[in-house]
Amino acid sequence: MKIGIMGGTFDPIHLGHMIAAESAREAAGLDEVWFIPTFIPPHKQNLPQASAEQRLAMVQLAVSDHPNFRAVDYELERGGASYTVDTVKVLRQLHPELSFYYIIGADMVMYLPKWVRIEEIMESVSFIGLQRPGFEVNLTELPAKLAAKVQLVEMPLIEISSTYIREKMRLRQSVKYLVCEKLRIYMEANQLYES
Ligand SMILES: Nc1ncnc2c1ncn2[C@@H]1O[C@H](COP(=O)(O)OP(=O)(O)OP(=O)(O)O)[C@@H](O)[C@H]1O
Ligand SMILES: O=C(O)c1ccc[n+]([C@@H]2O[C@H](COP(=O)([O-])O)[C@@H](O)[C@H]2O)c1
Repeated sequence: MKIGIMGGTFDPIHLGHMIAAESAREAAGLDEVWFIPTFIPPHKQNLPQASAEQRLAMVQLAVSDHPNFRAVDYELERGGASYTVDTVKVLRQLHPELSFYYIIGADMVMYLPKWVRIEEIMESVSFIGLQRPGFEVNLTELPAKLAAKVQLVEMPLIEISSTYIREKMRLRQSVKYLVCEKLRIYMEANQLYES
C-alpha cells in the first residue's frame, strides 16, 4: 500500500492542506493519506498558538469527511521537536510493509536539504511536492540524488496559510470557506486565535 504523509503544524489545518493532500492522493495513486501534526515544529521561530490537543482535534475534524484520510498522533505522543527522521524511523518499524510518500508544499521542497539527516530520510521515503503561491520550485537547484526522489504534482494555487487564518480570527473576520465548516465551529466555540 502507498501511504502519503502530510506533516504540519496545522495551527490550524486549512483548505490549502486538504487540497494539497487530495491532489497528491489522486496524482500519485495513494491508498491513504495520514496527517501527522508536529509537537514542536523543527524550523519555526514561534511555538504553535493552539495546544497539541486542539491541533489534533482540528485535524481529526478536517479528515472525518474523507474515507482515505487519517489523523495520526505519533509526533504528539513522542513530544519534543518533531524531526522527520525520527518519525520515518517509527513509520518503518511499525509498518515495514507500507511505502511512504511525504507530501510537502513548494516552500518545503526547496528547504529539504536543511532537514536534519535528510540523507537517511530519503533512503526510506519519497516526496510529493505541491505548488504554493509565492514559492518557486526548481528541482535542478537540489542535489541530484534528492531531486530524483521528488515528484511534483499540480494543484490549484491556494493562497491560504495558517497565519492568514489566525489573523482573520484575531480580527473577528469570517473564515468561512477557508477551513472546513466543522473546524470553523470548533474554533469559534473554543475562542481560538482571538488574541
Ligand atoms: N496553501 C498551501 N498550498 C500548498 N501547500 C501548503 C499550503 N499551506 C500549507 N502547505 C504545506 O503544508 C505543510 C504544513 O504546513 P503548515 O502546517 O506549516 O501550514 P502553513 O499554512 O504554512 O502555516 P503558517 O502560516 O503558520 O506558517 C507544509 O509542507 C506546507 O508547505
Ligand atoms: O526534520 C526536519 O529537519 C524538518 C524541518 C522542517 C520541516 N519538517 C517537517 O515538514 C512538515 C511541515 O513543516 P511545517 O513546520 O511547515 O508545518 C512537518 O512534518 C515538519 O516536521 C521537518
